[in-house]
Amino acid sequence: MSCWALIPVKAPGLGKTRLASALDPDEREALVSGMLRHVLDTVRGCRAIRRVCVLGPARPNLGSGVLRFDDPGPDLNGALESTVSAITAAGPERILVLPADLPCITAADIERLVDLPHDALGIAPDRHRTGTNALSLPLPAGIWFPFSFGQDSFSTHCESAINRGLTVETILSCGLEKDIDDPLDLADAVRVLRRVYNPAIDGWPRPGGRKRPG
Ligand SMILES: Nc1nc2c(ncn2[C@@H]2O[C@H](COP(=O)(O)OP(=O)(O)OP(=O)(O)O)[C@@H](O)[C@H]2O)c(=O)[nH]1
Ligand SMILES: O=C(O)[C@H](O)COP(=O)(O)O
Repeated sequence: MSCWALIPVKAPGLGKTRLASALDPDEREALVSGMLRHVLDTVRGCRAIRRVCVLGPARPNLGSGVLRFDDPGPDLNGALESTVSAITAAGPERILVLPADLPCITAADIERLVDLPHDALGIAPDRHRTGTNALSLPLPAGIWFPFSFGQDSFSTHCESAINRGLTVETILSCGLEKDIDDPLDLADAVRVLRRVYNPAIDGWPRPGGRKRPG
């Protein structure tokens, strides 16, 4: 089985705007790049992943062997559709779409997403069971899959898969359900990032989840 991974990430400085009440811009970018690094390291450590791709503008420290696709717009869903279509031409049998904000993702999570029947779409919901934190698409059946990241995307992605004759495998996992959207989610990121990547964020979360004064 030849499986690729595709990780969308916004340009440096533009991500995680919903955390603006808790983190300064430099702290938000440190968090975004630290979480991206964790996802990249985890995916790169999996033998099942043949190729690691990032979708988005250039950013430092992607590491060797990462194939970057420029963001064709007009939004995340459109960009994913075009990029998955381009990747399908290279012949992988499956592609994982993984947001860059999964600080608790593990190699075992990746293996569960890869190790699926050939006609199955794998999907991991977020902690609220409404959003989508990972998709595993069989190719070429999944080409031009109508990505619907945004409001209530979990049920929409499941319906789209069924409409295309795919079976749906829902993957519930502590590592996949914890994306970082709001200040209340930050505790999940701090546990990993404080230990491994960013000594600068040792003070997180600050009391009350507020920005530093001044
Ligand atoms: N390349 C690309 N990546 C995107 C785009 N929109 C979102 N992403 C990435 O998709 C993943 C999930 O998006 P969100 O959870 O909304 O993260 P975010 O957009 O940084 O957060 P907010 O600004 O708070 O909405 C993150 O890794 C984002 O960087 C886009 O238009 N293009
Ligand atoms: O289902 C979704 O679209 C994802 O969870 C993205 O939503 P978020 O931006 O709230 O993470």
